[in-house]
Amino acid sequence: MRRLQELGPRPTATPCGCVKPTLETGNLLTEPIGYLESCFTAKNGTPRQPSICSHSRACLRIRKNIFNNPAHSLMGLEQFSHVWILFVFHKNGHLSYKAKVQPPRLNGAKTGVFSTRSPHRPNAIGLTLAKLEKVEGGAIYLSGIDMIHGTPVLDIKPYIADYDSPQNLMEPLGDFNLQNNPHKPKTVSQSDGKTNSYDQQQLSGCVTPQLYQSTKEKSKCPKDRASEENYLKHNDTRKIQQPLPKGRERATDLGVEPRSHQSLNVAEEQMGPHGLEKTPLEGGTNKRPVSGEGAPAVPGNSMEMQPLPHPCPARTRTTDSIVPAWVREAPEAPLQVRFTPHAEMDLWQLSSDPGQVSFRYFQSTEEAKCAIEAVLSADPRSVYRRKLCQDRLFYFTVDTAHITCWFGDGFAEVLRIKLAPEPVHKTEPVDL
Ligand SMILES: C[S@@+](CC[C@H](N)C(=O)[O-])C[C@H]1O[C@@H](n2cnc3c(N)ncnc32)[C@H](O)[C@@H]1O
Repeated sequence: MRRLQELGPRPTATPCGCVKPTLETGNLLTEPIGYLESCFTAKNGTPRQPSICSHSRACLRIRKNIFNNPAHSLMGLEQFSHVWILFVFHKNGHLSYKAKVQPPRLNGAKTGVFSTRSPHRPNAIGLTLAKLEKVEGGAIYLSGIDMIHGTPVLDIKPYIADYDSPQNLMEPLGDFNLQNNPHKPKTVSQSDGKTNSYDQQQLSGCVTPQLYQSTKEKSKCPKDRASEENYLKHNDTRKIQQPLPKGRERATDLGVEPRSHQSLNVAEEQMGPHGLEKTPLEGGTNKRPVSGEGAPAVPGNSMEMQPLPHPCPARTRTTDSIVPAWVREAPEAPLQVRFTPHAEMDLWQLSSDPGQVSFRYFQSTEEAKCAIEAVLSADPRSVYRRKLCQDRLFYFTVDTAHITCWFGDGFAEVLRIKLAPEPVHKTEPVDL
């Protein structure tokens, strides 16, 4: 077999010896779609993952030299609760990278760079799942971010749990044949006998038919589910209350015809091959048999039809994602965070003193306090600092607040909060 690098055109070299970017070879010339305005000014104190601080906020304006009318490119995005942000680790300081790195959770031990989220990788590209707060014209407002101010953003993609979370993928158990291929379930509509449920769903924008929904997340469409992944704390009813597009209202609309006597109850869809109730372990509750599989037929309908092959594998299970223990378990328990009375006073003064610059990203003093707590509770120090400079003061800036704190055994204490020397301005990004 030819190796992949032997296929296709080779990168073309310019007279200076540089490799010309060409799509085919993957030498992509990137052009940031915008530069992030973030509540974090520096790497120090910026959460290591977006899930650490749900109050962290940012704004991204699509640059006019990418799209004449940036708002057009964001059309429809407001229907999603979360988005993937692809960005450049522009403050890595250098372009070098190593095959093995020391992620903070490994406490100094090494692992392969591709098993980590290290910013130092062959292509310094970051990937963050952020909550989409709102879309306004050509700008999106995000929360739960881990990128610093000025981060060049390469792309935005909607988060779709059905595609992006293994918990929403179903695997066949036992025998599996082509007819039952869950990736292309062919069902015959009772109305026209031709409907391909998968294609219809592609068109309707709601791909996973109820037949394949996980037991955990039964009747919701992707956008409603996303918030349950990492952001259980958020309660964004705004989006859930939106009327569902026609195509996602009922399985019948998607071409997934319920067989006679079969409601769209997911419990029924997950029945065993004989339409029998699943064992409690399998999670089924409904006892009604399924037509064509031992159930009474509806007159003038299924009696005249050939029994259809069950469009999905008889028994399915959800795919759980697996992560190593070092990712799941932090080396230390979350730190307790406390504020000295002086620091408490500083914080209130920062936001309430007349004439003072208030927060630019946080919506209240409480939110600012929560964000500071979240950042510190996850221990933002590097392994080196944690081990060798335990007594040193730690500084970081979030929004307009410059925080001074120290760490003790199992806790972090905020000592002082003052106005950041260079407050983060929410400015129009300058197109370069
Ligand atoms: C561990 S990375 C993870 C980023 C992303 N969630 C990912 O998995 O690709 C997050 C850290 O990158 C650093 N960082 C954030 N934005 C950056 C930027 N623009 N350039 C360099 N480092 C950055 C911060 O120190 C932050 O704590």
